[in-house]
Amino acid sequence: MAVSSQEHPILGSLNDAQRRAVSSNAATVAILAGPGSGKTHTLTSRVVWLIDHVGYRPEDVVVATFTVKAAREMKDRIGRALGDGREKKIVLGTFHSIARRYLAAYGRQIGLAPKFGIADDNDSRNIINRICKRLQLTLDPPAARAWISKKKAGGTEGESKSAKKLSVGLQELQKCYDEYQKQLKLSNLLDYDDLLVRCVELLRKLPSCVSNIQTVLIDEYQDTNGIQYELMKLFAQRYRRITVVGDPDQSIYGWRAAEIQNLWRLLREFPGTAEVSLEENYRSSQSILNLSLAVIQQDKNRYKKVLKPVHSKGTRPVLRRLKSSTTEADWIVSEIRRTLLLTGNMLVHSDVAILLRSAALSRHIESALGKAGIPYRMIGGFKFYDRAEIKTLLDYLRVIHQPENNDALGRIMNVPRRGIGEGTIKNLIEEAEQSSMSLWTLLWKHCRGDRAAKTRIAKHAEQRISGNLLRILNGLRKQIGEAASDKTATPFSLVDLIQQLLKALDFEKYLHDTHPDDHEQRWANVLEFVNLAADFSRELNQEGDDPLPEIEGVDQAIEAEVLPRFLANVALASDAQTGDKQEDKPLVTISTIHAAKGLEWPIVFVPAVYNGSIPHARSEDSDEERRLLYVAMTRAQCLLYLSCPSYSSSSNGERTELSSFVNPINLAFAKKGPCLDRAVLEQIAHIVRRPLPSQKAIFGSLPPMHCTEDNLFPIDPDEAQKATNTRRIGSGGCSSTDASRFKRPRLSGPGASHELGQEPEFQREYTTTMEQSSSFTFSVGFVQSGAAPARGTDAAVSSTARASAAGPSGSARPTHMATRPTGRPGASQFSAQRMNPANTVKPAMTPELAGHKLGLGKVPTRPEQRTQRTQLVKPYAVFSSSPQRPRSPQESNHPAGVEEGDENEPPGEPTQPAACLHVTTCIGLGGLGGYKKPAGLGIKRIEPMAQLTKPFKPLTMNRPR
Ligand SMILES: Nc1ncnc2c1ncn2[C@@H]1O[C@H](COP(=O)(O)OP(=O)(O)OP(=O)(O)O)[C@@H](O)[C@H]1O
Repeated sequence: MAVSSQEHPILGSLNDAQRRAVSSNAATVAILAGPGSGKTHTLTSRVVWLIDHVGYRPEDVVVATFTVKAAREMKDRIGRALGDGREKKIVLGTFHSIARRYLAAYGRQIGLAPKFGIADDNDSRNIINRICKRLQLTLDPPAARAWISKKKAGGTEGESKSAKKLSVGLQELQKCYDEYQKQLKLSNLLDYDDLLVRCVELLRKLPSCVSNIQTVLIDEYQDTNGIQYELMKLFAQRYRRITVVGDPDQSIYGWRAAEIQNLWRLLREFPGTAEVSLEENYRSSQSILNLSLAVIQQDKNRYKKVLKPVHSKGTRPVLRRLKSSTTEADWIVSEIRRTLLLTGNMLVHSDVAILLRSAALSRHIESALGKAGIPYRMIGGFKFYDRAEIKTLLDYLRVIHQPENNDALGRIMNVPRRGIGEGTIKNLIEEAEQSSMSLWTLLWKHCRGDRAAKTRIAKHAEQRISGNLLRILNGLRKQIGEAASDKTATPFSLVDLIQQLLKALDFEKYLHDTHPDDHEQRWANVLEFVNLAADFSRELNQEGDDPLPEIEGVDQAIEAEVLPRFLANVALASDAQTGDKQEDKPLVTISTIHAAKGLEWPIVFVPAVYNGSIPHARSEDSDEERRLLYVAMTRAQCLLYLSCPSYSSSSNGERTELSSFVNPINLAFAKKGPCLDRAVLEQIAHIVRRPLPSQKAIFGSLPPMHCTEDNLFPIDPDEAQKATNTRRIGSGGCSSTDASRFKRPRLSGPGASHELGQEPEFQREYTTTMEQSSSFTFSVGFVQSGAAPARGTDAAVSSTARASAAGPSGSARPTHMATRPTGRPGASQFSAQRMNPANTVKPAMTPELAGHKLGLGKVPTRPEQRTQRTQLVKPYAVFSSSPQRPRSPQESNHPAGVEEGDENEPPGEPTQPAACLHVTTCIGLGGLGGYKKPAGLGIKRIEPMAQLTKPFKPLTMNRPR
């Protein structure tokens, strides 16, 4: 029976099923439901209910999330609901961070040396590479590493099974595993998997340390692996109270040994489990949900669930075809700017996410966003802590904390340069590992003149090691030690430590000398790192996790030092964006799909939906790849865009094939971005629960001439390309009609050669106006033929960017040209090229032709005025001062502007007022319903770009009076 919201305010925001789950008295509760159904919301509410209503002490509640970001968000939400700071006492975090806390507190009980460090991916990789070499194993090091990780992550119950499966090479793998563990131990390191494995060992050996735990709650349960399942059970070993939320359709961590079977295992091992399903999707519009379901339902073996949208239909998701990855990135930028402008800042940059199958795909997108001046942040890709200068500082700190860390010490031995070659460093590490001593000890031996050491180090290098490296490290270690033991001395803070280190290394000068081009940026990163350390220390003092509760009779080590906690925080912050302290600025998010799990955004782009990218070429599990796409699509609330470049961004620029998950349903997508008319905006406002700005506010803030439609790029890039080639053949005096035999004239200057997948760039002696029709005035918007003042528009940004890439003066080109549909791919490049004096390009229009008038066909009349002026409260046709007919309910069963049904169905009439207030009536291209089509275009709707490729009569216009 559902409990009423009067019993606790937290129940007020829940539906019946959610309420049942939150207030369930069952010891074990499993909430299995689809995306956006409020699983996390329900879990958070249950935590509040259990603490505030049932009366569990917060320190007796364990909540495990899958990412650091999710943990933070959950803590915030619980904190807001509890309202009195009790959330700080909850043992809440990722499995890894919770395990680390227990190991830091009780690890001694299982023989763990105090001050253990965490081996990050880099450390593990290096150690395994060396082992394979040293022991002359025939193993592929990455494969060996994956095997070792899987073996640990599978949990103790999976061990015998995996051993049986792998007979070939098993001995070598086992040897590698043993040696790897030995080296980690020597360096006093635990890798990520060890944190979990050792914590399981601890909780088995010392159950009393979790004897206080009343209940355990797990988010994203479908992605738990064997060892995490064991941990969950061990944390809950006393009272066996567990709540899990998950969705098998979102299981995307199979490669990390996540086991979907954990769901059935839980139901089997905890027979009284109450199962609750949540069936309403609160996140996405109906169209987004329907298409996402159409993707996941291709998997016939999935666990079927009901998922009903609560929101209205919304606009159809878009599947956009672009010529190349560069164009794809430019289109994304232009679409972001278009949508944000046309929603009148109801949506901001932080409402946009670009979700990538792999971080490597971000290159073009980052570059396009950067050039357009759109601020962004990366999640799950190249992170602040991965920057070279920051890694170096972190390695110094790691060695100061823990000198046995061979890899960290190896990496800083010659940074800044001390005249030690890479080979020597390798040999030293090798020698240390072989003789089971740390590199630190070996270096001291060297410097003390112990000639038993095998590896020779040049005298001058040896002097620098002892006089500089070891002296600095030792000096700082001593200072920390003294400050810790002498309570009366001035405390030696983390920031003091870093600042002294920077001074001792003369780090600014080092950056200046070694990175003359970007040393300022790097130094800024360093300063940011110092700020970060200051923030961390401050937060730790003010609101850091409280220590684990004291358990009678069990000794707990209290972690007083800031440095190891800071280092652990960095090592475990794999998915949280730290460092770029722009959290409060609205930033576009670029994220891997994996790291986007559990999150949502009003606007989501999923680029590169082609075979090889998604499904990924190296993935062995196509179902998991499909689930990944499903996860990506279901992050979107209002607008979803998938895109596919014709050529991949790889170095060989292969021709792509639309993703096999999307291909069967590709007709259900719109081919270009939606028309953002009032009705669409109302739906968006409703979904995101924000006030909708007035028409006046929206269009008052639009830059003049701003393009209100997604028509700056061809709908069919291949068609556009063919047409371009044909036109070139026709006008270039080539006798053959075989396009394949057409040779593109080489561009002069750098970048002259044309790569596959790049926008075509070509020049010729001169072009006629119609050949450069895209820069002529027939399309959307009125443009003078002379240079217009530069205006910040979408395409202008991208083309300006290209222009500036072409030469320093490129950015000086008038941007107006790019505000119109380009007419064919690469038009913006033409413009950029033309305006760049560095290029010896002839003008697009010869002076003789400048005065040429287009032959006039039948002059199209103004669109018929179909409604009385008095009725015109707001709608105007796009870029036209002519009024247009508002849609009557009889005419349309769905909101105006919402594209649906047949692809050939003309979209609804746009209802924005004119963005530019001149009197000209321009002829809109295809898609602007209500206009008379120019002669020659036929009755059937032709996409704007396709129009340009068909033979047609010149378009005409009413000139301004
Ligand atoms: N009962 C409700 N009424 C209104 N909105 C709700 C309700 N429950 C959840 N929501 C909203 O739905 C959205 C999705 O919720 P949540 O993130 O908890 O879903 P989820 O099931 O965890 O999604 P996913 O599995 O994709 O991570 C959030 O914006 C949340 O505020």
